[in-house]
Amino acid sequence: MSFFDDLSARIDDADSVVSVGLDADPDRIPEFLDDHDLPRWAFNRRIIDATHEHAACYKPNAAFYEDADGWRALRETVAYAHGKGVPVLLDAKRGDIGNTARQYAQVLDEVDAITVNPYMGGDSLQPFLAEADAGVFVLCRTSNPGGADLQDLELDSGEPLYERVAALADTWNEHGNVGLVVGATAPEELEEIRETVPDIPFLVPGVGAQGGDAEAAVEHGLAAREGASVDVGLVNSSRGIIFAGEEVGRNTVSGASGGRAPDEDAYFAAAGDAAARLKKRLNQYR
Ligand SMILES: O=C(O)c1cc(=O)[nH]c(=O)n1[C@@H]1O[C@H](COP(=O)(O)O)[C@@H](O)[C@H]1O
Repeated sequence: MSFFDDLSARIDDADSVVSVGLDADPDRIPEFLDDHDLPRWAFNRRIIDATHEHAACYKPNAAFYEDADGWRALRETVAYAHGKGVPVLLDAKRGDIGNTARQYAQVLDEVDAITVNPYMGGDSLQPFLAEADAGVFVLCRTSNPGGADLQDLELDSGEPLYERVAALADTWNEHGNVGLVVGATAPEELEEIRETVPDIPFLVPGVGAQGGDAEAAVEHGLAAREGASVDVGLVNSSRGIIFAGEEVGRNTVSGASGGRAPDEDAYFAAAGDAAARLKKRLNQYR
C-alpha cells in the first residue's frame, strides 16, 4: 500500500492529523533515563506509549540521531512506532547528485516517508520519487525566518521561487507519492501554494514552539485524495509535545538547591496531554 493510502487510513483511525516530531535532543532527555543503554530510545518508547493514540505519524528528525547510538535508537524507535500501527516520516531533508541520492534513498526500506531538499533539482530527487510506495515531502516554503531569503525570490515570470517548487513538485508526482513542506508560520504562502497544487498533501511544521497558525495549517495543509474518506496532510509539533513534561519538572521544583526529578509517569503523561490537545485543536478546523 502506498504511503498516502496508509496515512489516510491512519488519520481516519486516530481521527488526527498530528505529526509527533521525535526530535530527541540528548541535552533535554530527562536525567532519570541516563542509566539506560540508549536514553533516546528509552525516551522515544515512553513518548510513543503516551502519544500513539493521537499520532497520525511520527517524524524523527535525523539530526538528533546521527551518531552510533543514535542510529540504533532510531531503528528501535521506527520498529516500535510501526508496532503501534503508526507510519514514520524521517525528516532528513536529503538532496544530492544521483549517485549519492541513490544511497540516501535506501533508508526508505526502513521508514515510510522522507523530507527532501529540491535545491539540486529534479534528478537529485529521482531515487526517492521512484519509490512509489514511499512518501516524499519536498521543502517548499519553510517555517524559519530565513525561509524568505531564497524561497521568496521573484523569478522573471513574476512568481516566487516557492511557487515554482510547488509547480515542479506537481510534475514530479507521477506516482502520487509527493507531498510539500510548508510552514505554519507562513499562512499566506500556505494558502497561495494550496491554490497552485490542490491535490498535494502538505507537511506543515511550525505550530507549537515556533508559534505558527494552526487554523491555516489545517485549512490549507490537507488535500482531498481519491478513494480516501478523509482529507490528507500532517501538522507537526516536536518540542511542544515531547518536552511538555518539562513543565511538570518545573512545577515540582523544591527549595533553592534545585529541582527534584519529576514523577516519570507525570512527565510522559504531559506529552500525551499535549498531543491530545493539539489533535483537538486541529480537529476543530477539519
Ligand atoms: O521539514 C521539516 O519538518 C521542517 C521544515 C520547516 O520548514 N520547519 C521545521 O521546523 N521543520 C522541522 O519540524 C520540526 C519542528 O520542531 P518544533 O519547532 O519543535 O515543533 C523540526 O524537526 C524542524 O526541523
